[in-house]
Amino acid sequence: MAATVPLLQFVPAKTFQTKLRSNRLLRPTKQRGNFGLSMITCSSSNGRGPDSVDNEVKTVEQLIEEKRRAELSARISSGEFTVNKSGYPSKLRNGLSKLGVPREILDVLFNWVDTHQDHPKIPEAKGLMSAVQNEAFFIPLYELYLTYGGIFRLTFGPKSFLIVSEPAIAKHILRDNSKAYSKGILAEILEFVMGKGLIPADGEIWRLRRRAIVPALHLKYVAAMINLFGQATERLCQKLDAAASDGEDVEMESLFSRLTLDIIGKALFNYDFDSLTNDTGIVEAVYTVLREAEDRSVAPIPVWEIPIWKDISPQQKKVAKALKLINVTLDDLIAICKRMVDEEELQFHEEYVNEQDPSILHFLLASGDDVSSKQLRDDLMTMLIAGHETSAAVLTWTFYLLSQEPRVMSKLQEEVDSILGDRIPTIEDMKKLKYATRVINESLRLYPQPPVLIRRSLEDDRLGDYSIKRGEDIFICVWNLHRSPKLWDDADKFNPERWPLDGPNPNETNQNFSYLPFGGGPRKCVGDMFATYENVVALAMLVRRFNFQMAIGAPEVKMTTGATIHTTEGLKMTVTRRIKPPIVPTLEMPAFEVDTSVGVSKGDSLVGPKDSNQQTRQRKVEVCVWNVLSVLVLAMCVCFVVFIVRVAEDTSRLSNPPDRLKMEHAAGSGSGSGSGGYYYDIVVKLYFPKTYKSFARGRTDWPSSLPLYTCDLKVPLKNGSQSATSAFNTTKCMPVCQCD
Ligand code: HEM
Repeated sequence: MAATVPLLQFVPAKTFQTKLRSNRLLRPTKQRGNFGLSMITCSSSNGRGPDSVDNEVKTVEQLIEEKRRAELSARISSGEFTVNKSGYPSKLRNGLSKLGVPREILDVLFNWVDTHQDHPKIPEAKGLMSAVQNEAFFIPLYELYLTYGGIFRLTFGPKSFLIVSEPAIAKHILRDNSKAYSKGILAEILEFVMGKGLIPADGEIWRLRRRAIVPALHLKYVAAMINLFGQATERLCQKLDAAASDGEDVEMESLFSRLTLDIIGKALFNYDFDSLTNDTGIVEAVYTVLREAEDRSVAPIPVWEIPIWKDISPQQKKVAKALKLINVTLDDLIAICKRMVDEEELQFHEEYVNEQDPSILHFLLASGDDVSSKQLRDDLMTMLIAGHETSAAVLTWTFYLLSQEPRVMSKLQEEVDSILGDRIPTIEDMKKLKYATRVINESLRLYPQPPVLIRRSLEDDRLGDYSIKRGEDIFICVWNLHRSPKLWDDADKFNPERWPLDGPNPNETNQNFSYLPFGGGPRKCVGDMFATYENVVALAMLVRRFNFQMAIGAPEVKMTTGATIHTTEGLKMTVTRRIKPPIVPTLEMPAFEVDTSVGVSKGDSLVGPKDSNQQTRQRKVEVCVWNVLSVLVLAMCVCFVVFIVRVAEDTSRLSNPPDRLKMEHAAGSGSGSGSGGYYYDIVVKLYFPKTYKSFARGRTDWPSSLPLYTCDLKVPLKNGSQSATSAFNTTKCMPVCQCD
């Protein structure tokens, strides 16, 4: 069943755009000619250089932003959005008062009404189209949250939504009383593509499928995926390399979308979409379906529900065709995989991974999942969408944020250079790339994907001080939680340092539900670890090779929302190859800290629990290896310098040839092979006396009493010294000589 009231119906499609201007980081990328070109790797300011102009632009933007906020606050306080809480009883009281009913009687009467409202009323705001126009829908929700607090009701005509931005209430809905909530509107909208897949499914179906799917994403599987992430990113690097050579700007959002599609295709069902080079057939079908899902989630009228429309609308026909192609392809992949499973000898066990095909589909089939079931296809389709869009959005916004913060970028590049060098990352590197992980953590805080979590109450419940009825549609506004000035210092600032490097990986549990990048409770994302590693690998490999900056004349970066936060016109960047400083191994002793973080759950295991003795031993070995390597590198450097000096000496010798060559041997008596049987097409090799010393090649027919030096080069002589060698073929040969 499709949605009767489509998701976010109150906002017309295509109006969720907003300029990112609520603060310095959210400010739009201006078209500022050369001034916009602040390189990510370095920044310097000098008097009225680009930085000072940049600061002025920022100040103007801040002023505009403050003015806009002030205007909106004034409108909120004037009651423009506020539903009169007194409602009908209040009007009645006013009316009776005007009719002359004494105040004492009214008090008694209406106090009785009030006391029979045994709970306070949820603050209520009414939706106004003009308030949300040209905005991503969560921006006005944020403004309303600042006014109405952690829970309020937003009413649009006959429809109302509860907007939750309070950690304790989010925890209650997502974790403590999760059974009392379903996916509501979300399930209705996504039904056409995900069916009863894991995201929209509720109740028993969800319980069974979650139990089947979660084990497939075990640690060994994720470790096997790291290499896949690296290979796919390498393909993207090659593409960027070509763009860097041609001096072409690149649209990073679509490239990230392709990268993550390629990754999830292989990871889920061992299928190579190769979308970085190929844009037809199945890739186009997947994009058609994804776009439709996004469009439906913001459409004002559920046109796809109208029976005749479904058959005549070109768009709906295109979607149906795309879905058919995807389903046929999935059926083929399932059949191929099933054959592999039937033929293999491998016994199924907890951490089962088939090395040729480590995909989730392979795991599920080997575990005995029903091949013919629509459920299997629904789950694969669900994970395809869940794992693709989200990661692409995270990478897009991470690179946007980095382009605004050169300091963070250089720190990140430093870490990646020292840990990875030129290698493809491994699972061990994931624990070491701590700053890169913090960059992703922080990017997910500022741009949560998705920005709201949707639920519907299945029974009456109590949220904080308020009672709610069954059937309430609820938006848990992760955007508000993640940017709340009450919960975060400098909430809008992109500051990966807010997460200590030696602390645990931030998640909903250790942040007490003020940070929900992957949701929380039983419906928490199953792909959290997969996604974090995927993003860290891609980030590390890209910043290691390239510098990224906003392209000159790039369109402003504005937000628009579907399931995740997109840009309205892409993220156009100029990519240049990095000239890396030489990697100097550090001899610094790493601090021997005892890792007090114990037992982190599967999703938190980026900094896994460690045995501290083992860790100490490992660090000692590492330091030792670094020391040996340093000595070797130093020795090699010295040898190299000596070599260069010697070559320089020899080169100068060659460019200043001697006037005269002193013959050392009477080899000149030979004149051709017929004279004394000596071959003279042999050339003396003393041109580089320092570097080659006496390189000699013996000839079998050369008398051993006469030393012979050979080489392939010729000495350029001045002043007819060649006469001294006239007995030889001087174009090719030279007798033994000394150059001084
Ligand atoms: C950075 C990338 C990702 C982000 C930010 C993300 C975020 C989320 C969030 C917030 C939820 C909870 C939704 C809710 O409570 O309504 C979720 C659920 C889910 N995610 Fe992810 N996800 C990501 C990547 C992935 C990947 C790679 C996969 C699959 C391999 C995946 C599969 C799922 C599934 C199946 C669910 C539904 C779980 C359930 O309802 O039991 N996600 N994700």
